[in-house]
Amino acid sequence: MRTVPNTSAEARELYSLLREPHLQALISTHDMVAQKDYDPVLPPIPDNLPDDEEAMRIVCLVKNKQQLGATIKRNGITGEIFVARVIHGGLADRSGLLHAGDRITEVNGYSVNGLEPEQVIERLARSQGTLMFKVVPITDRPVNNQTIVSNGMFTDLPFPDYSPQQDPAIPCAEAGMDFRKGDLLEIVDQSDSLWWQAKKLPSTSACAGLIPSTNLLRRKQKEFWCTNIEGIYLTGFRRSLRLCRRQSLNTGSSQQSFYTRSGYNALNNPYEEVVRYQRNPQDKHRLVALVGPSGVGVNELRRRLIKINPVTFQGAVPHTTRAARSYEESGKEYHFINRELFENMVYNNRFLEYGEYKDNFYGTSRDAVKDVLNSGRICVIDIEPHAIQSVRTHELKAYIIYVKPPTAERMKETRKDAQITTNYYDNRPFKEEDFQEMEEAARKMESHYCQFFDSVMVNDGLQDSCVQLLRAVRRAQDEPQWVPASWIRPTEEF
Ligand SMILES: Nc1ncnc2c1ncn2[C@@H]1O[C@H](COP(=O)(O)OP(=O)(O)OP(=O)(O)O)[C@@H](O)[C@H]1O
Repeated sequence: MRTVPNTSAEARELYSLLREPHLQALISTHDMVAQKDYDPVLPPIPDNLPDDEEAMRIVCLVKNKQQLGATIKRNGITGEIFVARVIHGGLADRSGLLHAGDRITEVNGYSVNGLEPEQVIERLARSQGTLMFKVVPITDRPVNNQTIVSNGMFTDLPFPDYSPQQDPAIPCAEAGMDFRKGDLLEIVDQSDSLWWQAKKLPSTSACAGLIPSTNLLRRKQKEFWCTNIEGIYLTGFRRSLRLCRRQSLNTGSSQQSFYTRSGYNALNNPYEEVVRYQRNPQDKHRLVALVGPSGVGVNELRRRLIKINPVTFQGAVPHTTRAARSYEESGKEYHFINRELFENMVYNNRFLEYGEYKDNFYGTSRDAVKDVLNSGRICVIDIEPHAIQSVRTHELKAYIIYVKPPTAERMKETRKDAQITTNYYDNRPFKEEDFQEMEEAARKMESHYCQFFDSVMVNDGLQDSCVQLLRAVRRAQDEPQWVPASWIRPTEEF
């Protein structure tokens, strides 16, 4: 090139590209491999090898400050050391040279025969730079020992988080991954019945971590429930239904007065498989359900949203057995029905939630929600958290918005002129203890139900909250969201 006069711009560019250090390194690596000019130099294979001689593999890995990404185990009888598992995306996995079941005979030239796994690990941890393994490869390695679940999994732990450091059962705490209830995980390996490998989404790390499998979590959950049996009780429900819940609490009534359809049990579903779903513009809208502690403002926000655009947004007309007042019209404020019909609807599972207050039943029916959705509008309801499962269905595809209280100081400022709904005839201004109660209720609600919240908003200033709510409702209808995989390929219809 240098000797050619008047070279073209392209040729000059090519010349400078070829001089880039990365390209130079690539070319030189190519030459080295072509000339087999690399370490370690293996002795020639003797001609007179017996037929049953084991094939060995020499594996060289450059550690570069990262973990090996594999765990080992010792055969209790023979004392041989094996690779127990290879962590997806870790150093060993990316090399493609070490596999679960490979027998390790030497590490960095030293035999591991008779060593305890801890001693082998210590040896590995001590060595800097290159790690050299002599392994007898597993003969019948499964062609694909990784079950790739491309969908995400929502975690629904009964305890707030999982920490491998706190779990005495995990085979290797360093290989474990901590996660919280509600985290979105990509499960990359389910080949082991007890320990899966997963990455948190959105994933920043190439390397997966060990998490307990569904089976193992169920076992842990059972233990957890057994030792934490005392009541997990949430306060905070919407006006009429909330009032009936409050009444049953105050009177200490043993008779349950608030119900939802859900037979859901977190014990059965510690992980929930989820997929990306975007509503087709021709499809019905997704139901929007607001949840929040009593007094936080879910009804106020819902009212304002519907007032902004009543053509688009609408609430579901509830059912009641109470007598209509002179100015009330059935199908407007309530569907007024008799007790027998109400009980029949309960029996036929027609209510998303219902309750009894002052000898009358109140409830929100599935059909009332469907009526709004069928009319092409967006149905916006508020529910108590126990009812979340009854709206998380293939049919309603509810988008759950959690309305969170701001700090007590901000509540004091913003709720100066507001009135809290009470059991008594009159509502009254908020008191200090109302804010504390709300904070406590919010804390409990979040710790038990956060995995179901598609969106969280803080109801601080009303105007700002309405804007936030509008945005969330739009996102629910127009943007891709994670939803339970069962909505997309439903297995059972209710
Ligand atoms: N961001 C806000 N700023 C000021 N006042 C608010 C705000 N949000 C709600 N409020 C007021 O707080 C009071 C309680 O709100 P709302 O009735 O909506 O509570 P709720 O969450 O529905 O609880 P409940 O079901 O127990 O009535 C109302 O007077 C409402 O106007």
